[in-house]
Amino acid sequence: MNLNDLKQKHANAEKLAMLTCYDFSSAKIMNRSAVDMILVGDSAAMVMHGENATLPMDIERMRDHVRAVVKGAPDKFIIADMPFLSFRQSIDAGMQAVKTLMQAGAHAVKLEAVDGHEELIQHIVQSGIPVMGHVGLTPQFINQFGGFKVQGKDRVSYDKIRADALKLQKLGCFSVVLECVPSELAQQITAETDLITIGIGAGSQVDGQVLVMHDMLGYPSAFNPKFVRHYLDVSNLFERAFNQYVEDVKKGDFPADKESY
Ligand SMILES: Nc1nc(=O)c2c([nH]1)NC[C@@H]1CN(c3ccc(C(=O)N[C@@H](CCC(=O)O)C(=O)O)cc3)CN21
Ligand SMILES: CC(C)C(=O)C(=O)O
Ligand SMILES: [Mg+2]
Repeated sequence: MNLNDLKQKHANAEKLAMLTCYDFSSAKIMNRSAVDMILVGDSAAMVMHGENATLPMDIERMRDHVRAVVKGAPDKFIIADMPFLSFRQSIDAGMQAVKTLMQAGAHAVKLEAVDGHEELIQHIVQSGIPVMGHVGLTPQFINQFGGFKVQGKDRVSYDKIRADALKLQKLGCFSVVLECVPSELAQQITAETDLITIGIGAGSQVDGQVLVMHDMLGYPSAFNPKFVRHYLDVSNLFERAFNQYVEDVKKGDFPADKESY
């Protein structure tokens, strides 16, 4: 799967399904699935490392997650999140961060918001690298938003998000994530741009969807956003397996002769 395949599907009005992935073993399973693209998200800070926000993620940890996913999912289009402030210091520093992620094997980068990094976005695009934007609930702005709150509910914020999406198109982005915004706004952006719009908590009138893999598999989470659908209950499956193993060990049932040397 490459960018042309994705654009072809978009042109054919086929919906695109993206999931996050952060590790080698999950990536191997995802590689066998029909998932259209994989996001190595900075949500790894929360999901993999137990932080309560995405701000602690840094470029070295992102690089390691990207490498693991690239090795596990060689057939997928892989997008890497630019971590907090890695694209906010200078064009030079931003391009270093992009280089790190691309040389780790990513096929595209994603960065939050637009204001103040228009030039960097252009520079990345002109360097031959597909860029995915991200507007609405941009988690790196948690301190300004005062929490993980739906954005674009009032007129000013609605118009700002819409204008930002149009700007991302002008800057050469191929796609945009619309996170936690009213469905009407997501539908409007999808209609008035050529961007591949990927929604999360943005309704169904978009070009594709993204979910955090751990959320849809039913891993325990500190929060339970309304937009998550659970396709599996791994919490219970894991817990039952863990306890079965403990029971077998305590009874002396594990290991058996065929599991011994
Ligand atoms: N595991 C996980 N899943 C995610 O989807 C995710 C992360 N982590 N980390 C980064 C961001 C944070 N995200 C979040 C987190 C919480 C809500 C949430 O609790 N939303 C409220 C809406 C509040 C309102 O009405 O304004 C909800 O009840 O759905 C939404 C998005 C999405 N991203
Ligand atoms: C939720 C998606 C869009 C994301 O940015 C992430 O997982 O980091
Ligand atoms: Mg992210």
